[in-house]
Amino acid sequence: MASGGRKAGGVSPDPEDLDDLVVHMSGVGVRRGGNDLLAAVDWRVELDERWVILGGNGAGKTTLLRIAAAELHPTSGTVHLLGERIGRTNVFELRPRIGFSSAAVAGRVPGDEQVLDVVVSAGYAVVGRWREAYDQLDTGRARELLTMLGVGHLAERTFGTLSEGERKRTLIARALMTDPEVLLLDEPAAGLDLGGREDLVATLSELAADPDAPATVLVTHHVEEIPPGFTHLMLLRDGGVVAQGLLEDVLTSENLTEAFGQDLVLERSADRYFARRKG
Ligand SMILES: Nc1ncnc2c1ncn2[C@@H]1O[C@H](COP(=O)(O)OP(=O)(O)OP(=O)(O)O)[C@@H](O)[C@H]1O
Repeated sequence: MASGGRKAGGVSPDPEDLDDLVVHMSGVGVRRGGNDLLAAVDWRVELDERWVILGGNGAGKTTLLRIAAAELHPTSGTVHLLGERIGRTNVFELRPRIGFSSAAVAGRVPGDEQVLDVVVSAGYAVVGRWREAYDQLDTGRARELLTMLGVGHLAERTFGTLSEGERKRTLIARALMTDPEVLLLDEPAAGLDLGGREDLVATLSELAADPDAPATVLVTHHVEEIPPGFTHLMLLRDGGVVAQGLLEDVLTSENLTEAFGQDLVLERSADRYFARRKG
């Protein structure tokens, strides 16, 4: 397979390197029912990087993100997250250091849960408000995050009454609540209308530009959803890495064509990207 930009590691990281690496995967594979969902993936994410994972349906994006979220153990290879070796560390201690937003997380939130509580309860790595005594500090931070994501006015509503876009924003606020060292967003723009997508892209772009924001990984199907300021790209197809490295090196018509299996032309307008079929 072609590769673009930086070469992936393929070996155990130098222990000193681990301080700057939020994700290190070496030779990672996931096998289910005789199929490789992921195969031989090498990947390094540093503290100040903002990654996009792009690929078609079934390419393995969610599987990769779930490994990075310490939700899934690979069948083969080694994974270090935030300097800890998966398999030799307590994932329950690790997970609060990782912000993760996905459709599966959304599906676990009860519809009658108050929006503020959806965010606050992330501090306890639980879904559902089962602790009564939340710190005022936590509540204040949750309100701040909801406001930052443009849904502060919805704090007293129940999650079930929110629109798709409002839910996505609430879940990103929730993912940021623990002040994570890495933020993983699985298709945050899925199901949003054009205005909602553009609002979200702008918010993620602001987050990308914030030097205090955590390392971020965004999974998407569409180059249109790449927020300006994101720095790196991995293209996946059939569980394998087509190319990875600096976004400006890797995001090409040729690599997109290989990743999606059809002749695609990439266009750029200012700091946004568009893709269409050739001809
Ligand atoms: N438990 C399982 N057993 C067998 N196959 C599985 C299992 N879980 C996932 N798969 C398959 O693995 C492949 C990769 O799934 P994954 O959800 O990672 O892809 P994706 O790139 O996120 O796809 P999408 O864009 O459609 O969400 C898919 O073909 C899926 O059907």
